[in-house]
Amino acid sequence: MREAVLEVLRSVNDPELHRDLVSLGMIERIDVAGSDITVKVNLTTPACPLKATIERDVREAVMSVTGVESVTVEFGAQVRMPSTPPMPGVKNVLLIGSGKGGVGKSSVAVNIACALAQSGASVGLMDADVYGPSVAHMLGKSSAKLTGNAERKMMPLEAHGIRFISMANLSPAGQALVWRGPMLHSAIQQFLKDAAWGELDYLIVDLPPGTGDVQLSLTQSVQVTGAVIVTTPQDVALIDAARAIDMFRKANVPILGIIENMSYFEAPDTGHIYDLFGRGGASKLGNYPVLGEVPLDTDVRQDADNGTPAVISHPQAAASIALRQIAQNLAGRVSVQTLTELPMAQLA
Ligand SMILES: Nc1ncnc2c1ncn2[C@@H]1O[C@H](COP(=O)(O)OP(=O)(O)OP(=O)(O)O)[C@@H](O)[C@H]1O
Repeated sequence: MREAVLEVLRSVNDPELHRDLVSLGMIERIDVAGSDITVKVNLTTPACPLKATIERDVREAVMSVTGVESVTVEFGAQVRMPSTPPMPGVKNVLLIGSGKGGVGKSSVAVNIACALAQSGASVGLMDADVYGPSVAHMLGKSSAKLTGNAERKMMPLEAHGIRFISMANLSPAGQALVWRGPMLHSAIQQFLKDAAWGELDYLIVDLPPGTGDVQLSLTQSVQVTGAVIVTTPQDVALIDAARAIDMFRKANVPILGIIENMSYFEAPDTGHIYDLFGRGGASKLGNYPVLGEVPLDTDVRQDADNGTPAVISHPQAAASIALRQIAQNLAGRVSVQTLTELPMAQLA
């Protein structure tokens, strides 16, 4: 019976990876108790956007085996490593960039990091927006100070289930940083390599807006899995977003997708939807997946100011639902990116 079940599972494809679950090494266990079958599927991310589809397909396939009367599908998850791990213990480095400032890049980065952690992934967030570091404030830790461990490595701070490092926790509040390229480069190196990040499925990097020294430094110092571009739908933001995409393309960094923030506004009193900046603009940026659209929502702003991201304080707000879906779509894209570059043998 076990062999027959394994055989039918060879015909069930991961809908995003377009390969069967057996050759992808995703079938961890098959238990047979008479006519009752339990299949444990090891997903490529705990934030898998297609879990329900996989469960349905596995159930249908196994039920087609003669003699099977019931199927239980269990899930585990293990984020896979790209062929060249970016840093010891860190499986994926994901850059969050934007062309224009103020489009909500940091808000999106913080919420995505928390949403991935809520799904069970281990997540780090590095605030590389050295000129306007807002991550610590958005996580309610602006007055915390970074310390070193016994090996003289910087210890990331912790909040809402994620580890993070921000320049704001090094420099006194309200003071401007006046740094030249080489100093920025060495700060970025320290944040990346002299910090005790530990084991991470995803290290998310909140970049400064634009196409400057920090972006260059990062793409040259570490093997990144890919970049995400945050933009609003209006033309002035899209023009700058296109420049950011071009920069990543030239640096051979794959674009994992585009996030359209402040996409629309739903009036709380009437439910009327206003496309303030021209919803849908992100799709004009070319043939890149749009990971999702986040509405303008006062919860996103207030929760950021209060230090508890919206996906945690207002999980049912429309923006939070969109941000959670975006985090899942991103995790799915990361799995596709890492698995398509791996030969089959490494997948088992
Ligand atoms: N979807 C949203 N709804 C309401 N307010 C938002 C939304 N996204 C971001 N904001 C607010 O917009 C402002 C700018 O956001 P944020 O700091 O995240 O942008 P940014 O792109 O990281 O800016 P910069 O790159 O200049 O640092 C903040 O006050 C934030 O709370």
